[in-house]
Amino acid sequence: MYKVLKRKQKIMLKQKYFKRNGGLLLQQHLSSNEGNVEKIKLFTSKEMEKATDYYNENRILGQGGQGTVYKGMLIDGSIVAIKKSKMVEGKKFDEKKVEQFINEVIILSQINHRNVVKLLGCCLEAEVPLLVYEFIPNGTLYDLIRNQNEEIPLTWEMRLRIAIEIANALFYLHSAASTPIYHRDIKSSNILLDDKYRAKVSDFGTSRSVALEQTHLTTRVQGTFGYMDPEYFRSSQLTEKSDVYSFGVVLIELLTSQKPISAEQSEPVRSLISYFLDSMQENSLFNIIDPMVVKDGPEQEIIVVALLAKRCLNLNGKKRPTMKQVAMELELIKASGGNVIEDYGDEESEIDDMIHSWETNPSSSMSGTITTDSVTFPLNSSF
Ligand SMILES: Nc1ncnc2c1ncn2[C@@H]1O[C@H](COP(=O)(O)OP(=O)(O)OP(=O)(O)O)[C@@H](O)[C@H]1O
Repeated sequence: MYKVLKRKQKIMLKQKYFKRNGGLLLQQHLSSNEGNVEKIKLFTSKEMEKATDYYNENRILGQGGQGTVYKGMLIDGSIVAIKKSKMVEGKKFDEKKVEQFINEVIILSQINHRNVVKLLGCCLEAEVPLLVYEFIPNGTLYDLIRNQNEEIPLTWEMRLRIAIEIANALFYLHSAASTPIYHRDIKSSNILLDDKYRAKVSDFGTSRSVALEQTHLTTRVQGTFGYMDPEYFRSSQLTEKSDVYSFGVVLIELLTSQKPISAEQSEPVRSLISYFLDSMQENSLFNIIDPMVVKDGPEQEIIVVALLAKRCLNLNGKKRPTMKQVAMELELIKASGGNVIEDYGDEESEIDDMIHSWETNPSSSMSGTITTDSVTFPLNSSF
């Protein structure tokens, strides 16, 4: 009797968790064809415990705002990454996080792209919901940029290829999926790298699927400081161009190997974006480019990529290129070795100026400070 009662209690608890974790909401969405039901496997809590060795601390791959990610092995031997959502703050269960979680499942179940991380399934009967992804072994782009070593140098060729892969994934999200998907949190720490250092866009908790007729959507502003489109921040109007802006920031990171925002205590907050744009304005772009990139990459390619980044960062979203344009231009730059100046119209003279200033004084280093609208940057400082 006792055993039967215990088993019944266990089943009831799992049902309670399933409901609380948004199981019914997910079923509703998936059955109304917003996702691809067949692709999403529902794992049991036992399978998850076994896979992660009961959420062993040694298995932790990383921690973020949404929860903890564990490395796991499924019964069939496949290696996976399991994200355990952080749902309970104190004693309160966070409904918003459930929404984000279900959102990620629905969005990722519609996507099949080689540069987007694959969601294999989820588990809703555990105390907190869990997401199961393919395991991506080489960490994040953020870490790769910062922890470069001789073993895996981040060459210009790799940087350009990674930029193209991210651009292609975003172009796909914006256009090829049945309804456009805006990621809303593009940043180097959300770009994972696989065994061949191919980019995989991840973290779709805050992304939005937007019906075609809804070209402008008013939303609660989401994103990361330093990458967020200032126009979206002001207006709350979400468009595809917000992802273009954040992508522009990642391009600058790839060019300079610097963090977008560095706010160390006792120092003023520094914005890499303003510094970068000022450097371009003053024809001193090569002072801010990572010396390794300067050494390794053809200068014309670097310059046209920098010009593209500048266009992505235009304060007026309408003037930014689409991700389709960005992806195509980057492919073209790679294929032509930067000899695409004739396609750049007005910017041709700007490129000429930059090449001229670089050629006449390649090792010029600025001194003093430059002032932008709001921030003063000591030059020659490493961000
Ligand atoms: N599929 C995966 N394969 C391997 N490692 C992963 C995978 N997904 C995430 N990670 C690791 O887990 C860390 C945390 O990832 P996650 O995307 O959950 O952060 P997050 O909680 O979304 O952070 P935030 O929302 O604050 O940006 C990543 O930095 C990465 O190191």
